[in-house]
Amino acid sequence: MNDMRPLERIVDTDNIKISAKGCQVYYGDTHAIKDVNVEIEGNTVTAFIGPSGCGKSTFLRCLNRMNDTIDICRVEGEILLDGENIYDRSVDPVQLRAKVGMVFQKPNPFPKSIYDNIAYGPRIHGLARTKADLDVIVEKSLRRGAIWNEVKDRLDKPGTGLSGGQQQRLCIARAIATEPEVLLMDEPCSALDPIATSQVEELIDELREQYSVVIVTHSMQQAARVSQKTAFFHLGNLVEFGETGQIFTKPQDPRTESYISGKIG
Ligand SMILES: Nc1ncnc2c1ncn2[C@@H]1O[C@H](COP(=O)(O)OP(=O)(O)OP(=O)(O)O)[C@@H](O)[C@H]1O
Repeated sequence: MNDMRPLERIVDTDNIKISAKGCQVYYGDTHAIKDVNVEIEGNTVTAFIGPSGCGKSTFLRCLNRMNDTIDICRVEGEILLDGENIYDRSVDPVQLRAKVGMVFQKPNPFPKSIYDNIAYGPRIHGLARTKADLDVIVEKSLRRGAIWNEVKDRLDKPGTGLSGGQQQRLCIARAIATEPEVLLMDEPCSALDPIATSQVEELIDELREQYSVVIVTHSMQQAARVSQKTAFFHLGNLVEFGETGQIFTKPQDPRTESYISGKIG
């Protein structure tokens, strides 16, 4: 169903980072994403909300071609990053995922040292010529991930030995290390306690200065706290997209209203 307000009235058209045009996703016969059109702005946190199974994670994974890794998944339409279709044959998905990084629900540090967790991406993408260059990248990424002070004296210790909240900030720092332009976060706080959650939320707010952040969340409070734009999905449709404050206080669509007020989902 494509009954949304025209996009140009609700997005800053000079600041579009990602633009989805007629995006459809199928898992075999299941039509999981139905003709989604949306524009994601730079230096903005965009929240994807909606009831379980509505397609939030599926659509998020379209934005860096993570769905390519699922055999039965088929994506149609265009996803433009800075105007270029990321589904074009000439695009290398590995390079793309360095530009459009991802943080998952469960912190998933590599079974390596804290240092090597961060250094891995820059090494494979050839971002550091010398060990000194790599040291700089590791420190900068851990600082941006708001975890440097906690780990600077134990960079050679395993990343898996950190607390859950620290592991998630390590994973965010790892995603940042390849100098991405967009960070995708799929329920990044769902495995974290309230203190770690608020640390990650503060970090998301800081990251917005440099990146475009897209976050899938089940928590409407979290969407309201961290995002400037919100997209509400229902049964594979993008039902409503707009300023977060407007979506939560004056939703235009009765389905959004029902979800916000707890009647569905
Ligand atoms: N790997 C898969 N294989 C087959 N179907 C899938 C797969 N992943 C998702 N789906 C289906 O696609 C639809 C959308 O799922 P998706 O996980 O994107 O929803 P979601 O909104 O992120 O849900 P949740 O909030 O529960 O994580 C659902 O019907 C789901 O069953």
